[in-house]
Amino acid sequence: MSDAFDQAQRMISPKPREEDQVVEKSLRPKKLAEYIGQEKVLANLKIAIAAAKQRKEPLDHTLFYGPPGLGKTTLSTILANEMGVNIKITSGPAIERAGDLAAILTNLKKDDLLFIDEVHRLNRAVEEVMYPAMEDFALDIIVGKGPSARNLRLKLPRFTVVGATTRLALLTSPLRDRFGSVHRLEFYSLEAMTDIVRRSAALLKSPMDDAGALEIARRARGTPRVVNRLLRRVRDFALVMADNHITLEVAQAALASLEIDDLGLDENDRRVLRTLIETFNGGPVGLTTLAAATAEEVDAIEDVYEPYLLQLGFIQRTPRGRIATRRAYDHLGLSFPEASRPADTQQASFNLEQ
Ligand SMILES: Nc1ncnc2c1ncn2[C@@H]1O[C@H](COP(=O)(O)OP(=O)(O)OP(=O)(O)O)[C@@H](O)[C@H]1O
Repeated sequence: MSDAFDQAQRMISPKPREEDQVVEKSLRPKKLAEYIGQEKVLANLKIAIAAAKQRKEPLDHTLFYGPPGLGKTTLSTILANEMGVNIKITSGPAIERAGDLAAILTNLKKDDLLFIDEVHRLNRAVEEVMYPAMEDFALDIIVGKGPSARNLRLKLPRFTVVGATTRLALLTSPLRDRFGSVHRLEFYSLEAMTDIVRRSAALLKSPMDDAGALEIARRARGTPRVVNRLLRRVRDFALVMADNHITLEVAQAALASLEIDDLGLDENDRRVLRTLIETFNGGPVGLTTLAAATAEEVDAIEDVYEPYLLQLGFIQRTPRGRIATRRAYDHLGLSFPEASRPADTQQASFNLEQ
């Protein structure tokens, strides 16, 4: 059996686990200068910050999207730090009623930054309150009932909404249109991941050589949250088994004991791939059918497994469903059926918005 709870237990899951929280805080970069990778996003943010400061105005409403664990929350706190403003952190599902949002908005001070994680999960009634708040810095409330009901408009201080989502496509277009600047976060390059794990090891005062850093970075799925988690495991292993020093051999042994393979796939990823190949002849198969056959939730397949498997070029999305590519067969040591669907597997495409 596998469900949302199991997902969080996976060593290489990009979703946050309880144990991550304390350490993540201490490892979180606080200024743009400390932030590694995502160069394109950073360049645009630097300009936005400089322009807002020169105009003495709050930042434009900003939206970050991309797979979990890539730094959306981190970037939002950095924006607040760079602008020298307060940040209030909440999430789409936490704001249940229009009144909850009204309470948050009326407590904001001028220039504050309101970070809304999982912004695609705001409900309709709450979204309706967001529109005038974001556009006109106004809160429309209805007082009274029936024929005597009146619309009252309260002025709000100017503030910035920073939204984060793993699913851009689920955002309604009126809400999406109200974000002046929209940034897509990509999986990190191996080089950036190596720098991140080096930085984290230095902060945790864990001696580590270059080969050890590279090995951990290679298996962390281009995701800072995962690299920091793997580092903590390897660090424990080094302390108990190897004089506290993280070398290539120590990293390899620790990661092998966690059953994380060379590319950062664990047994669950391999099971999803094997099901696609063995039960469905490599596809195409619909997402819901694949989820049912693997006893996973559709959300878990879409948010957790698929982005990285697409990135590796192991699966491909086609209008008829998901298919396994030759690379996936090779990685699992299975022989690729040459004749059946040669055209489908030439190149994998990766598009979060589909
Ligand atoms: N560029 C970076 N350099 C160094 N560490 C980073 C970087 N980006 C993220 N991290 C680390 O990864 C952890 C996870 O990042 P963060 O919480 O910002 O991800 P997220 O995209 O908001 O995830 P979620 O959407 O699941 O909340 C952070 O605590 C931080 O330590």
